[in-house]
Amino acid sequence: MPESPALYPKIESFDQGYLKVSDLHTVYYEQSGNPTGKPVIYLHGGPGGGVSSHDRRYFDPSVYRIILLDQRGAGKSTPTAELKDNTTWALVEDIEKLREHLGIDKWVVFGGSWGSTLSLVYAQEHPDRVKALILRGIFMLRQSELRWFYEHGGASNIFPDAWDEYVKPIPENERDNFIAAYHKRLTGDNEEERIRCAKAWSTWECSTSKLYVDPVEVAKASEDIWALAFARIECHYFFNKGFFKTDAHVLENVDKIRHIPATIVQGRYDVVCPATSAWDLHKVWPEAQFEFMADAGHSAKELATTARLVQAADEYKTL
Ligand SMILES: CNCC(=O)c1nnc(C(C)(C)C)o1
Repeated sequence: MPESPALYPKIESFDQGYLKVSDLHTVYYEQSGNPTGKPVIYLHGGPGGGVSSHDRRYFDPSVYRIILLDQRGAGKSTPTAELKDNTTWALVEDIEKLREHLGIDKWVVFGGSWGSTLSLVYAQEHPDRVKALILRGIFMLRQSELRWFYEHGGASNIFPDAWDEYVKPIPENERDNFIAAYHKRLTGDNEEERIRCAKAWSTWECSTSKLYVDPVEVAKASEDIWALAFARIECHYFFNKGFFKTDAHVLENVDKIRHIPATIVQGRYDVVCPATSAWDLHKVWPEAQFEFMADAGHSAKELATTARLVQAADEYKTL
């Protein structure tokens, strides 16, 4: 797959660390770019997706102090794939603990997909700590969004071939609620079944995140450790409705952040987190910059999406 020319060059981190955030959880973080630069935190998707060195490249390393965080149970954070005490609200607290640990007052917050959910919720809880928001592939964890992608009748109509693989681990009599059926198996005692279901769940998402299926992305879904963390943590959050009290929690709290500079970038043909969520967010937040990328699906690695995200980060250098 061609790499976007908009990305900044590959760089190494200058600092890596582990922060104990509870009796059970320790989260991994790293810093790259300019140690005295303008802080930006990158919030990965999933939840459970983890960060990679690629995620450093949206930001000008001469200007930004780039912070990547593996959320609870994801990536290098430990315990791997742990679901106990793993909630949206715990992650928001972890981000604040990391900010204080690093001696940061305010930062730019960048997130796509679940990362957009977490970015929005963090900003709504701590608006005074957010200099700007850069959001991609809007996901607000509403039941309509979950039904679209994880139950029959939505994305299954666009990728019927990949869907037939996704349903295979689940018996016919449980196919009226895939999230519940997968949750039972992903949290069950049968290790072989856990891994088989984790790979099927993860392959479904990785096979549908770009306009042109990216074999590198799909191959990730066959890695036991990554697939277990991604599938277990995602399904745990979805089964628990994001730990929100109301279905439209994120939309209901947009007024808390309408003053914050923001850019929303949405792939027109995003099958994972369809455009309707980004449009709903735009309609209640007209102050935020908003752009549909005409030739893009869900992934931040779509060429047009990458370019627009880098442009947004460049724009916020002056803040
Ligand atoms: C609703 N979950 C989609 C999500 O947040 C996500 N993050 N990364 C991915 C891929 C690994 C499939 C690109 O999806």
